[in-house]
Amino acid sequence: MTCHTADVTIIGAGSAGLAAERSARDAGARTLLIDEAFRGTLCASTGCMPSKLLIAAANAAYQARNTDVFGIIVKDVEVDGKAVMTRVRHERDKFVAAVQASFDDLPAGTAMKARARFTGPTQFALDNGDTVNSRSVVIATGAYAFIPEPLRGLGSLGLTNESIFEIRDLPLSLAVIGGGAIGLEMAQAMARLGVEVELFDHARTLGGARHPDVQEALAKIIGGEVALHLGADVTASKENGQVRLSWSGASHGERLFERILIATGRPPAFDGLGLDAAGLELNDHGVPIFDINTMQCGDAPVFIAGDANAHAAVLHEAGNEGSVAGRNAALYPEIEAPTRTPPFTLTFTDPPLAILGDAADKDTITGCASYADQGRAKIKARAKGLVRIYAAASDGRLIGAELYCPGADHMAHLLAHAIQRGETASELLEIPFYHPTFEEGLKPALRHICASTSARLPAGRASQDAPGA
Ligand SMILES: Cc1cc2nc3c(=O)[nH]c(=O)nc-3n(C[C@H](O)[C@H](O)[C@H](O)COP(=O)(O)OP(=O)(O)OC[C@H]3O[C@@H](n4cnc5c(N)ncnc54)[C@H](O)[C@@H]3O)c2cc1C
Ligand SMILES: NC(=O)c1ccc[n+]([C@@H]2O[C@H](COP(=O)([O-])OP(=O)(O)OC[C@H]3O[C@@H](n4cnc5c(N)ncnc54)[C@H](O)[C@@H]3O)[C@@H](O)[C@H]2O)c1
Repeated sequence: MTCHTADVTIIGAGSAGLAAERSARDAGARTLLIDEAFRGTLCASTGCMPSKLLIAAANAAYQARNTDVFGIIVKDVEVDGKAVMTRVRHERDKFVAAVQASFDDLPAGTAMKARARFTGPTQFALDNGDTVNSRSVVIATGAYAFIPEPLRGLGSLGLTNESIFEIRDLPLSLAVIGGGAIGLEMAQAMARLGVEVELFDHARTLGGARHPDVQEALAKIIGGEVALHLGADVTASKENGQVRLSWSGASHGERLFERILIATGRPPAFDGLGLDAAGLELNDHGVPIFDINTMQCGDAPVFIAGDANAHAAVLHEAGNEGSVAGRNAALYPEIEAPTRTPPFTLTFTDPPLAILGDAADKDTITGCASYADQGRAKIKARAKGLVRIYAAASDGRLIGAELYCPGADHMAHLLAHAIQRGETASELLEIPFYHPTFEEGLKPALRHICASTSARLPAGRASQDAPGA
């Protein structure tokens, strides 16, 4: 048994933990990075990258099947499920290998493969029998795929994000449980790959969209490709190598599916971490109460970053939070509170769904624009969806937006920058808008905000759109 010491100990070598280790080291700390597997981050192995690889294949199939509108006839589009999944894994493994190669760049003695359990505020027992005594700690243990009780016991027929990318071939039918980010992305992708997909959610809303008009568009567009059952409570059992799914609530029924994907949320992974021994104050969900700017848990020398804190389970937040947590753990007790970037989530459906900044309330003006008649969207035969942009009623300052339209993944960045810089609708209208682009479709919404607030239309900019904008 060895007793290790460090200035900053980081538990979890995912995107948050790696960023924390790096920033603590840059701040002069002697670091120890402990992970039970060093799998190469959730993002690369079972998260962002394999899911986007599957979506890329699905969209290729979809586009190949939908060329007739352009006068291009593509006959007999065939999906080779085994080849699709082989490419997903092959490319995914390269992303994982790149992350794993970065572990070699860590200073000698920094990385330790073990499962850690708190034995005191900054002390740990490792499952290899060693112990760790540290000056401060970063918890970056990520999250795990939660399986509700009525969906347990399905063995390999019950998939989660941890197993779906390992299947050798596409199933004939798939029930997707949960209409959040994972459920929406995977349901649409699998449907486009020719799998018969039905999506179930016990809520009546999809994808965390805030406004009923966005919800309605989501249900209509996703529902055009995938059978939707909202407000449905589900139970499942094994039957002759398949899954029998029964549902009740807003609708009821039952059917056999070849596989089921359980995407009902990913709570923080604290199992076996011994949080009790850390002496931290926990919220009702058992998550340490922490400051979202400093990442500090109470006034303890303990910081928490990434999916483990259940605040904003997306990659750029994991990296940013890890960076802040690592630096503050190194500087403790002289900690810093950098300003966070505006909330920003993107769901990679087609069209993509972007939700950013704050929601509308009684003190906001909303500018809306439809993409059903937008020039560039019509050119590309993708004319559907909408944008809603929110601004402070007092001065037209942009505070948030919901976009569910072609190009939303790119345009949301434009809006995020404007919100972050505290710009008004008028200031955003001052930038050049090239014609014909998806970006032009934002202009009616921004002009509406100008007309309804003290934000004036910018001088020297055309107030009418080009034909077909
Ligand atoms: C299917 C899917 C698709 C996604 N797509 C996107 C996307 O397109 N864009 C986006 O921004 N985000 C996406 N996300 C979210 C994003 O991947 C996560 O927010 C991010 O990867 C979380 O990083 P993390 O460091 O918090 O966790 P992880 O990368 O999971 O790291 C946690 C680490 O802690 C280790 N660990 C846990 N407990 C212990 C212990 N007791 N002792 C030692 N080690 C321990 C684990 O082994 C693991 O390596 C997706 C997520 C999923 C599931
Ligand atoms: N593009 C992206 O950035 C991206 C993609 C995938 C995942 N993620 C991240 O991964 C995290 C996990 O994703 P997720 O989709 O699992 O979670 P989620 O919290 O986004 O959605 C879970 C959904 O499951 C439903 N649900 C919960 N229990 C249920 C039950 N018993 N029966 C039926 N429905 C039930 C909920 O109502 C909800 O709609 C998200 O927080 C997200 O940030 C991000």
